[in-house]
Amino acid sequence: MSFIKDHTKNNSNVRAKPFVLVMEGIDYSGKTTLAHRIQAALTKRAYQVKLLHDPKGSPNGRIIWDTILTLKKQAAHPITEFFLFLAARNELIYKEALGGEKKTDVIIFDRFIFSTIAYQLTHQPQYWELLLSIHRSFSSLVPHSCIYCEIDFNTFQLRSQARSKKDSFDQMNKERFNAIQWAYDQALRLPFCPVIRVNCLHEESFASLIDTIESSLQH
Ligand SMILES: Nc1ncnc2c1ncn2[C@@H]1O[C@H](COP(=O)(O)OP(=O)(O)O)[C@@H](O)[C@H]1O
Ligand SMILES: Cc1cn([C@H]2C[C@H](O)[C@@H](COP(=O)(O)OP(=O)(O)O)O2)c(=O)[nH]c1=O
Repeated sequence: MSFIKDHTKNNSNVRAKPFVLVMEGIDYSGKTTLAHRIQAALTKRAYQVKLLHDPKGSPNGRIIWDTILTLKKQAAHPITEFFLFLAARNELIYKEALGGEKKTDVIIFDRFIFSTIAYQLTHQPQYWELLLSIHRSFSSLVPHSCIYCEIDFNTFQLRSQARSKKDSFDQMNKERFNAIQWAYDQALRLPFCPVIRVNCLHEESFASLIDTIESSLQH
């Protein structure tokens, strides 16, 4: 029986686990834009959808984010950043994702675990499996599906010039961009969840993306 059908048929207090969809990709790849479109499309199809930004999607997460930015200026070690991002994610999961009274069918995380691998553990693949194990054990929420937004360096530069961020985190030259992209490519091959790669979707492919997501929800 499908997960969604379970929800609609059963109005008891028992909450079935939500489907966890994560949006990943380098800065400016279009994650947030696409996440909002997916949320709107699924809401239109009568699903209850929560959209959460990692790391800033919870009050304590925003405090941790400010600390991360401060430490970044002090050239903190990537592993220090790694623990802080995990801490922010823990707040996001327990306070926002699992909190609240309303039933949730789908949680969309705008960035999640793969970002930590790509940005903090870029050159340290020996830690990747460990990170996944930590996630599996400390959180009941692991991704069921990942949408990876692709972007090339030229488009990245054009978009970043058009929209300079006040709290820009990663000073991204081409070398860093390639390293993060490489880490993402490797991380997305880990046996964690299915990955859908997208690149500047047209209306037609957006509709088929939503169909694919909906069919995943029902299995
Ligand atoms: N498919 C697209 N085609 C063209 N521009 C896009 C597309 N998706 C997003 N953008 C633009 O690129 C910039 C970054 O998008 P955003 O969704 O904020 O990316 P991210 O969340 O990955 O940083 C924004 O200015 C947005 O309007
Ligand atoms: C979740 C996460 C984000 N980050 C970085 C990636 C982004 O540069 C920054 C989030 O900043 P943000 O401005 O929200 O970027 P975006 O809109 O692209 O998500 O934090 C990590 O380095 N590790 C992580 O685990």
